Amino acid sequence: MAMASIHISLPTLTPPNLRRVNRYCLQAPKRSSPVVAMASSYKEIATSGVKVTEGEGKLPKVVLTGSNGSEADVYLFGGCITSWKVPNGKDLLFVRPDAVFNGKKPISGGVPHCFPQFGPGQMQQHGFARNLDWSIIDSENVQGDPILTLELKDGPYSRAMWDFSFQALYKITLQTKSLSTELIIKNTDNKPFSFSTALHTYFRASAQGASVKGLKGRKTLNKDPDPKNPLEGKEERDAVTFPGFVDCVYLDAPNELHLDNGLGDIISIKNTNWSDAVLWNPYLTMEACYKDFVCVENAQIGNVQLEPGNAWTATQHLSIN
Ligand SMILES: O=P(O)(O)OC[C@H]1O[C@@H](O)[C@H](O)[C@@H](O)[C@@H]1O
Repeated sequence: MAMASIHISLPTLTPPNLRRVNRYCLQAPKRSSPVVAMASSYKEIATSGVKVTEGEGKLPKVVLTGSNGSEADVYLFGGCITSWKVPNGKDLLFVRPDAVFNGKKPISGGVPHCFPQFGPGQMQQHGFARNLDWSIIDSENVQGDPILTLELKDGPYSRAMWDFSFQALYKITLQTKSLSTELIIKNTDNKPFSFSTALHTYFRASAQGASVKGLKGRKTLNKDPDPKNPLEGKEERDAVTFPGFVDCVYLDAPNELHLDNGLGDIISIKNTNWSDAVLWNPYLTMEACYKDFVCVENAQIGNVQLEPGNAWTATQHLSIN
């Protein structure tokens, strides 16, 4: 059995905020390893509000619990946040009913990563980051708000399709009414590389009643009807709705969008450095669930060029009032 490598330093308590910090490295077990056998190791992670448990398909899942009743689930497989519950108990994210938790196929729902390629291209659709086990490298609790940092590095699986050394750091902060992430991509190679990326966020919604504000006047690349030849255009609507199949890239999108999920919530989607946005709803191509979600994705569609030693950082801040 492949054992996890865990380096744990004692928690540091810093009055008056009792800021508690754990620094450790927990490698997710190899996919063939029995996850149950790792459970005792998970218990050793002792940051308040951060607990590693066994999730669906026995995959390791980190549960973040805020002191005011918010909660988030994060699967190490794919570094995928699958649930974000606000204090009233509503889960604002959506996982498709056809999602599999087998450590092989990407988890279809929540906030999957698309990296180092958005969409189709030289490698598999949306790249490999959603198909790999991320590692926990840090956790903190700051005044009741749990913070988790995951890491993904190159390995044989990624090298086979993208032959570069990289480090991705993904810091997730849960607050009472918000869920924030910071993604840092660092070129740890001795040659430049380029990538595109996205956070493919699935929001629980009534697709019929949902709309997104903030995109008026932006350039569009509409993948409907032909994804291979996206139509260039300009968004004319104040509120973009989902009356049928939607698959549209918005170039140079603003730093804040507002999603009305049609279920009584207005979700603010703020970002820094995610240059573009994508709206997606599969309509009848996913008859079983298209009515229940919309994807609003912060994306970087054009390639980012990174020189050795350089890093690219982007943040997403989801919040409700
Ligand atoms: O089914 P996947 O690989 O998760 O992708 C879903 C969709 O993801 C969206 O981001 C793309 O714009 C769509 O073209 C794509 O169909």
